Parts: sequence; structure tokens; C-alpha cells
Amino acid sequence: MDRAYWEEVWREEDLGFHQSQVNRHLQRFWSRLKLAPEARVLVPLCGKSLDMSWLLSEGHDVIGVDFSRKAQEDFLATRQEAVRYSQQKDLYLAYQGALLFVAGDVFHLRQEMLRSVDAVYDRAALVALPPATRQNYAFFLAQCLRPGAQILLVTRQAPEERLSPPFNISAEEVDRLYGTNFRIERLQREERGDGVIEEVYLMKRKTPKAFGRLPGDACEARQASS
Ligand SMILES: C[S@@+](CC[C@H](N)C(=O)[O-])C[C@H]1O[C@@H](n2cnc3c(N)ncnc32)[C@H](O)[C@@H]1O
Repeated sequence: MDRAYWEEVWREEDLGFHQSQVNRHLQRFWSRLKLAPEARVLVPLCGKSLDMSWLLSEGHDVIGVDFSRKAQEDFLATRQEAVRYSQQKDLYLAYQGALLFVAGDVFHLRQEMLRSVDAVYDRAALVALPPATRQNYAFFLAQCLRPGAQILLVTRQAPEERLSPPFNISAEEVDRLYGTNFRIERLQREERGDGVIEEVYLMKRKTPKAFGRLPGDACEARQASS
């Protein structure tokens, strides 16, 4: 699922993933992260999710990231505050109160932006990525997040495997992707009436043995090459 795929999705407004209500797992489990109100939360592949409004209403600083400038525009329009725009290479930044909405590729985010992140909220982000990209994404988060940073992850598994998003993510895959670098706790496993299983995980970045400028540090490497 490359950028062209998602641009088409937004152009055609084929937004079946968008929820008209705040996600119930977010509302139910967010307090488990025990964050201070002023904590900074990254919402990767955010679309125009109302979950960001909820996180802002909790007092958090929110960084939303999505390829789509339409998603950025639509989300900003739901809020009253003035917007200030800037650009860093191929990233289009919009600041609106405690929100920073970055229109661009999540993998192009700069390290200094991510090192200050206390928590990541992932609903319909990991499941939107094809298998090879999922590995890069989990590795990218592990490399960029500081020890102690947390991820609230919502996954899903439908009875049939699909060739397009949302993809099925099993507990084994979560463990394979994140287990080395994160302590993983499964908070919930729920089978919906339609046979789809939703799982909610709380993950905490472990302290690497030699944290910092390791060879292969994804963020550092990206910075050096940009
Ligand atoms: C399934 S939607 C989920 C949106 C949102 N999380 C929600 O719950 O409504 C996935 C979104 O990821 C965005 N996306 C996919 N790959 C991306 C990438 N590498 N960088 C930034 N955004 C990306 C797409 O544009 C799309 O809006």
C-alpha cells in the first residue's frame, strides 16, 4: 500500500476506516498508561480521527501524522483555533493549539520530534500496513522512542484474510514485531458479533543495552541522509 494507494483512497473519499465516534478502547484503556495531562502523544497514520480530539481534550500535546493533506485539512477544520503552517522538506506541518498535524510520510519524521513522545496511540495504523512495512514501522518506533515510552495498540483479525487494509494481525505477530524492544501486555481480546477479533495491547519501550547512537539507528540514519 504505497502513497498512491492512500491518495486515491482520500481522493475517492473511500474512508470506511473513519469512525464517527471516539474509539471505545481508547476511552476505556487510556488511563492505564498513567500519563500526565501534558504528556506528548504521537498518532501515526492518523487520518482525520476524532480520537485526536479526545486526546487533546485530555490535555495532551498531540502529533498526528498522515500522508494525506486532505486528512490534515479536514481535521483542522473541525477545530476552532488558528493554524500556523510550516514546511520541512516533504513534511507539511500545521500547528493548531496543542496539536501538530504533519502531512507526510511517518518514516520521514525527525528524531527530535519523536524522542519527546511519551506515548503512541495506534488504531488502524499497524493494520493498514503490508507485512514488510510493518516490520519497518515497528523497528522505526523502537529506534525512535525513548525507554519507558508506551504504545496503546488496537489490532483486529477478521475470519478471512484480505489483500488490502485492514490486514489481520495475530498476537504472535505483535510479539514478533515488538517483543524484543517492548514489554507487551494484552489488555483485551474481544470477539465482535461479526466474528472480528479486536485486541488491545499496552507496550512499554524497554531500555536497550546501549541506548543511543547504535549503528543502524533508523532515525539517525534518516537524519544523516536527509
Ligand atoms: C486505515 S487509515 C487509519 C486512519 C486513522 N488511524 C483512523 O483510525 O481513522 C490509514 C491511514 O494511514 C495513512 N498512511 C499510510 N501509510 C502512511 C505513511 N507511511 N505515512 C503517513 N501516513 C500513512 C493513510 O493516508 C490513511 O489515512
